[in-house]
Amino acid sequence: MIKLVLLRHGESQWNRENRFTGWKDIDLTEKGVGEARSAGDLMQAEGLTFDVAYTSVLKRAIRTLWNALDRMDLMWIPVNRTWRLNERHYGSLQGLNKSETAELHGEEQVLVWRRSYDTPPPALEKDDERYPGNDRRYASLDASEIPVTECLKDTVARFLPYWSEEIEPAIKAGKRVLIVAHGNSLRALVKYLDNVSEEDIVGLNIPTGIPLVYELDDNLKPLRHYYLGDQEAAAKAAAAVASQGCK
Ligand SMILES: Cc1ccc(S(=O)(=O)Nc2cc3c(c(O)c2O)C(=O)c2ccccc2C3=O)cc1
Repeated sequence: MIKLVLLRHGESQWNRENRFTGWKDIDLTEKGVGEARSAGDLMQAEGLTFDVAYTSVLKRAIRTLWNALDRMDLMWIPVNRTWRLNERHYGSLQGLNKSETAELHGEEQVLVWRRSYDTPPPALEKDDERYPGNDRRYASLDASEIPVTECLKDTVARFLPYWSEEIEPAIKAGKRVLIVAHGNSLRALVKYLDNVSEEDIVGLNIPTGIPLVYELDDNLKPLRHYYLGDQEAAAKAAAAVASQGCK
């Protein structure tokens, strides 16, 4: 049996302000750093260890990984950073809070987006300072790969090639893998692993800072999955995230 561990980054400053973050490189709050350290302690207590880690190119996920690995004395293992594990891009909603979003687009439209798998928010103009095309960390991407907005379907589509070409082969080669990423990029993986429907995946919320362990067979088919630590806390955290949405 193979164990794959997923971890959603701890609270960020814009999570606390309830803003759409997307590809904006916002850092963790002190609380978020604490969540990352606690996650490391939980994985250590569970007797987990890793040969390689995967994360995004956004510091809230990278710093979560650093803190968790530090608590396990594993800061020395190889880390692969990829834009394909970035959070979903929220287009022109990036930076808006809940009231600004409703004011600009109306509650009806918010409800449509909230429930939709394939309806993207309004796109950024390429001269918008939020357009990622001018950021050095995306210099190796084709222009066509740089998002101006994403629906969840887009996020799934740009993550899965990395899973198939990089992560899956590492697991099949016997590497013990930790993935630290974002609400929607982890949704993309969970959707694939558990064959979750498009209707159901928009309602699935992964809590921050609580390790999610997948037990897989040799064909990487899930046998079961569970959160580490206090099950009640995990259920409460998942419900709390559900009310905030994945950002
Ligand atoms: C910043 C913010 C705006 C709206 C809310 S909400 O209370 O209305 N809940 C909410 C809202 C959304 C979403 C959500 O999950 C949610 O709980 C979305 O997933 C979403 C995806 C793409 C575009 C827009 C949305 C979206 O507005 C929470 C936080």
